[in-house]
Amino acid sequence: MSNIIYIGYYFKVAPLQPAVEILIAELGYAGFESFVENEDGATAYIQKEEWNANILDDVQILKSDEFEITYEFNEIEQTNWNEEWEKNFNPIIVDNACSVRAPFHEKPDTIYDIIIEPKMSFGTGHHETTHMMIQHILKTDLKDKSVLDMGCGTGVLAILAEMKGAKPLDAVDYDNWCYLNSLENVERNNAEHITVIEGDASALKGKSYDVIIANINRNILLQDMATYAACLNKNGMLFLSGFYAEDIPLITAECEKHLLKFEEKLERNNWVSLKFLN
Ligand SMILES: C[S@@+](CC[C@H](N)C(=O)[O-])C[C@H]1O[C@@H](n2cnc3c(N)ncnc32)[C@H](O)[C@@H]1O
Repeated sequence: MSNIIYIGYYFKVAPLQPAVEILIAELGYAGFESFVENEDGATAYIQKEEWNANILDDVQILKSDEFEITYEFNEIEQTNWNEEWEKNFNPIIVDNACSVRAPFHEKPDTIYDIIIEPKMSFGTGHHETTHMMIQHILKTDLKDKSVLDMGCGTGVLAILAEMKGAKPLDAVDYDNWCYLNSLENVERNNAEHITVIEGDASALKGKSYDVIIANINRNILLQDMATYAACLNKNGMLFLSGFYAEDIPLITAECEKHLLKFEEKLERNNWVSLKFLN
């Protein structure tokens, strides 16, 4: 690793959701480049040369009365950088079949072993929604199926889909950092059939897929459902996550509007992941 020095911020957030997600989004805009969620809040990192003493001034959620957010920060010595990640990022194993881990972790005994450079919170498999999407993919026959991973984050779901035989695949994210990180992870895992695209639903014009995977959030899914439905081949499958159990009626109604039929639900800690068929 090069000689980059980082500042680490350790946030405690109560109540945790949705505050921690809003906090991470705002920190991203403020210039922080990587995040790890934990049970008390989140840790966020910024390169020292990007940092200034007023870096949190525009992070509005810190001024909110609805949440209590406290933090400490310190400079992370270059030599401790990997150690910091090792403390924060434990490998995960889903259904004894798929592991998501960092390059410095020991190789577990799983059929699908995905290596992710752990630079951000989403797409390390720790979040309930990623975990459930991995479960859906593990159960699905993807041999030679064309796949879209919409809101790909680290690219973890597209990488697993390719390991399960899918091709060709598009992995799309509107965030430049996620785009670059997905490119890196696609290469790291020797995935050969994934095209990583920086963009949103407008990048899907004229495209069609057998399977669409979209772990984003309720509002974006509702907004872009018509586009997903238009891109989904006959007998295609749509896997959705990024919302809570109470959002199921809204999401299902929007899918049914586009003639998609509900097939299966997974739920973890009030987060859900739904499967629909075309
Ligand atoms: C919840 S994360 C999911 C990451 C990964 N797919 C996973 O399952 O762990 C959602 C991702 O969607 C991206 N995203 C949000 N809105 C988007 C949009 N309108 N178009 C494309 N990507 C979007 C975010 O940048 C983020 O990386």
